[in-house]
Amino acid sequence: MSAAVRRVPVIALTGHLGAGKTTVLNRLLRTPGARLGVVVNDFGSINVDAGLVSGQIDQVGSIAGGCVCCLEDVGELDAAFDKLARPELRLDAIVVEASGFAEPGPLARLIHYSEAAVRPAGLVDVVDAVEHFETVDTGGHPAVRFAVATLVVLNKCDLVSSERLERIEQRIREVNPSVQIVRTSHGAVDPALLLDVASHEDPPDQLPIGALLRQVAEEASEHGHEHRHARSVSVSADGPTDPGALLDLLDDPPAGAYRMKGVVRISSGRAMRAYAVHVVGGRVDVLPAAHPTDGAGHLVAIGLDLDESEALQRITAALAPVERPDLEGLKRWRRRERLSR
Ligand SMILES: Nc1nc2c(ncn2[C@@H]2O[C@H](COP(=O)(O)OP(=O)(O)OP(=O)(O)O)[C@@H](O)[C@H]2O)c(=O)[nH]1
Repeated sequence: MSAAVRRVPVIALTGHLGAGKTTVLNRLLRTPGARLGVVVNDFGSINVDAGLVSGQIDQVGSIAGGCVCCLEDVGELDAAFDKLARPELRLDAIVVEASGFAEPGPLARLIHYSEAAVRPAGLVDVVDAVEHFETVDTGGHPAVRFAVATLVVLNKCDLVSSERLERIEQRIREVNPSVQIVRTSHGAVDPALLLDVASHEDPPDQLPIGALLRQVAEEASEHGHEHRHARSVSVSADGPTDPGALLDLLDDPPAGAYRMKGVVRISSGRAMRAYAVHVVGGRVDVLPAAHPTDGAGHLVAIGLDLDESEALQRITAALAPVERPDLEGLKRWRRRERLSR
């Protein structure tokens, strides 16, 4: 590629399932004046995250149905980059939101070796402060993923004690003593922190490519880059959903469903509203959706040990369309909406 070709900076956004990647991305997308492209990678067959991304996006690409870091070659990612790196789009940066199972190291390598007119511009890892010690750092060595991060966003600080935050930071620094860590609630990271990294033509210490790729190679030889693959079940709705039946499901998810997410439509009898629904670990959030959904909605369940047949049967039953919602269910739904704010 000739030196005259402008390479568009690519920021990789990683983090365990439900850590807050889409929340961080949506904040970033509200940055006034920034021209951003987004590549969304979702695990389930329905790209829920593309529907949950809101704000000013100049272009979007998506890779659904698998983990971006496990792509056989860079072809699919390159195709998305090619679309976004067209000079006439004049994008300031492209953000790749990885699926919750993507390994940061292999993803960084894919971006580095991309043949599209892009350049790596940082790896931002979002940490779920609530679930960290149950999911990413379960004892023994601290998670190697932090070695390749250029910025760690320690999210959900509103839900945990400062002692816990300090303990998490300490563990991260064991593998990456110099990494910048920002504490956030609801993904409220200063966009300048992310975009500054991207604005340097050749980020000096921000992304030490040599060290990073060595690290990735070591990681691959140690673990064969064989992270366990999750199972997922995606179900589309055919009409408005019964809020009571759905809450029963979200409060008692199918066996092995660590994460559930989607968009549903709820009718109050007079009006129809779209809601984003989330389950992460044991926590349930229902909030008005930023965009009305295409069709009547959908719900995805994801988990390493998901019982797919139970999930399919129970989600299908919970999404069975109703003409009029049960009033008690609607009251419970509104209460939950207030608690989720
Ligand atoms: N209380 C609280 N909730 C948060 C915070 N950040 C995100 N959430 C909620 O956590 C849930 C998951 O957030 P997302 O941004 O969708 O997480 P994600 O990492 O994109 O999820 P996946 O793409 O499925 O891995 C949603 O219900 C968010 O509203 C936070 O700082 N505090």
